[in-house]
Amino acid sequence: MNRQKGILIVFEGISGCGKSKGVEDLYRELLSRGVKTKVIEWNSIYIIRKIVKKLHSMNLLTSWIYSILQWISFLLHYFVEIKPCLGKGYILIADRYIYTGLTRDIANGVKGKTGKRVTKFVRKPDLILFYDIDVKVCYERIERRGKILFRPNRRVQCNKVLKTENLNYLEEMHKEYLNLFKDPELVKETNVIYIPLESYEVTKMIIKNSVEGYISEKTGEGVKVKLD
Ligand SMILES: Cc1cn([C@H]2C[C@H](O)[C@@H](COP(=O)(O)OP(=O)(O)O)O2)c(=O)[nH]c1=O
Repeated sequence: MNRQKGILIVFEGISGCGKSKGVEDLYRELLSRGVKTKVIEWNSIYIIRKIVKKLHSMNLLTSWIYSILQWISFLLHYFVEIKPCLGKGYILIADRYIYTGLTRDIANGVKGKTGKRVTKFVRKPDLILFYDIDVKVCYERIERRGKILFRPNRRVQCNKVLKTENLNYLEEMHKEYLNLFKDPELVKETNVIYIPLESYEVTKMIIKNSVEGYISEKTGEGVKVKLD
């Protein structure tokens, strides 16, 4: 068990797997129970997002530049918000964390060590809720939602190619997540909960039971988490 202050609960998984919904439900529930809680999002530093957008529009955003920028953005966020909040005893719910950067780097063909170095010294999550869901289901949801998958350094000519490329990209990310969470070194101070493709009710049940169990184990106080 992680004995450090605060509790860091991380939601991970490819786009369209349902993280945002899980994050929102858990946040609302903890808040309504008077728990000091906050949601944090990956890549939330505005200025870095602007730089990425600008470079992308100028066709200058290589996978390597994107990788460096995403880790700078993460570190800024880490020191400005994540670390201080945990120090104050908050329960932080993270919509993506370092594992997103690590899997993205691999899927984008970046072999640098930046991600690994960052991983070594930042706070490990108490719990990782990983959505282990069929990639095609996620892809269909993304299409329905109408949100384009963002990828650096990619020029795709027609829809058919785009679809196959995006599906392959998501497959690659999902595969890398599975590899990461099998690495004993990486997950030795944390608990990985796999969320399978089930009904929404079952997903909520898994989140509720794992979060409730962990909080009471760590704090010695029962926090009843009701997600409905
Ligand atoms: C959880 C869930 C989401 N969705 C839809 C809602 C969203 O438009 C889309 C993606 O969900 P979302 O929670 O936004 O996923 P993520 O944050 O991982 O990208 O899928 C379903 O159709 N069924 C589900 O069971």
